[in-house]
Amino acid sequence: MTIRFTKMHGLGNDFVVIDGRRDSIALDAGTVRAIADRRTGVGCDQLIQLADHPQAGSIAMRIFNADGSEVSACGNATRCVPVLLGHDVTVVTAAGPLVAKLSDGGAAVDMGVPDFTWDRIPLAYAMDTGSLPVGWEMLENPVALSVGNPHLVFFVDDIDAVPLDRLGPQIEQDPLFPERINVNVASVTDRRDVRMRTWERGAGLTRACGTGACATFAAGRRRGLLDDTVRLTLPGGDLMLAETDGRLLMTGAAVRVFDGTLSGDFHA
Ligand SMILES: N[C@H](CCC[C@H](N)C(=O)O)C(=O)O
Repeated sequence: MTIRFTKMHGLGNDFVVIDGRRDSIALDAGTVRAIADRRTGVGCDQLIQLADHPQAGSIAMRIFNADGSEVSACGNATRCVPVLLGHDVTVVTAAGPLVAKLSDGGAAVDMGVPDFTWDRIPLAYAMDTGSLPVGWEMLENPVALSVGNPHLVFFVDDIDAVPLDRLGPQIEQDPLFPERINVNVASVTDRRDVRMRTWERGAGLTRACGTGACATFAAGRRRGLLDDTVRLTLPGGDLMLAETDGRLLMTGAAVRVFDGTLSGDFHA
């Protein structure tokens, strides 16, 4: 089997993108893990598979984390799609259609309306999602929400003082989160500037998480901490987030790195 792919990234959150309209490949968890492996495979945080969509001007996108799990949203990858295609496009994932428009050096994506409803995040039982009465060491009372995928947002004084490599997986796997969860820590510098880091469900510490930035912005808005236009600084760079009529507009870089081919069979 020979599969063509394109390596891309959004602020260092990197992807192997396979255009299923050219090369068909059945992506089971083992094959995804083999391709995503940074020692023995190509290496990526997520594997992205594009496919035809019946709606004019749309393209379907499947998202697989490096651990092989398939998920419903990926903000940074959504910005990569118009850059790869060279034109604006509606990207349809399991979470729904997202309008993605080319913007200098990347793209702007309407990420829709955040959902704070406990059983749609989901949580294992009803809670005040604006401030969960839970904690893991110095991380307490997070906001829980879905932006097409589940996120927890902890506001802290110093994100660099948080042992996210240790607490991230503990929280990700907690039984309170039946589908696991992405874990974000954020420090609000002022009402228009936030610094953040993310432990991603199924991928671990990444240089950036687009949906994490959206979730952090929406959580900060809910807590009354942020204005309606904010710069979020992630380890890999900055994203601009704006809220209009309750919808989240995310703008940031997306880069095409190289094209390659995969050949042979995957013994994962
Ligand atoms: N790890 C995430 C998917 C990728 C999200 C991130 N790469 C982004 O840019 O939004 C999840 O399991 O929901």
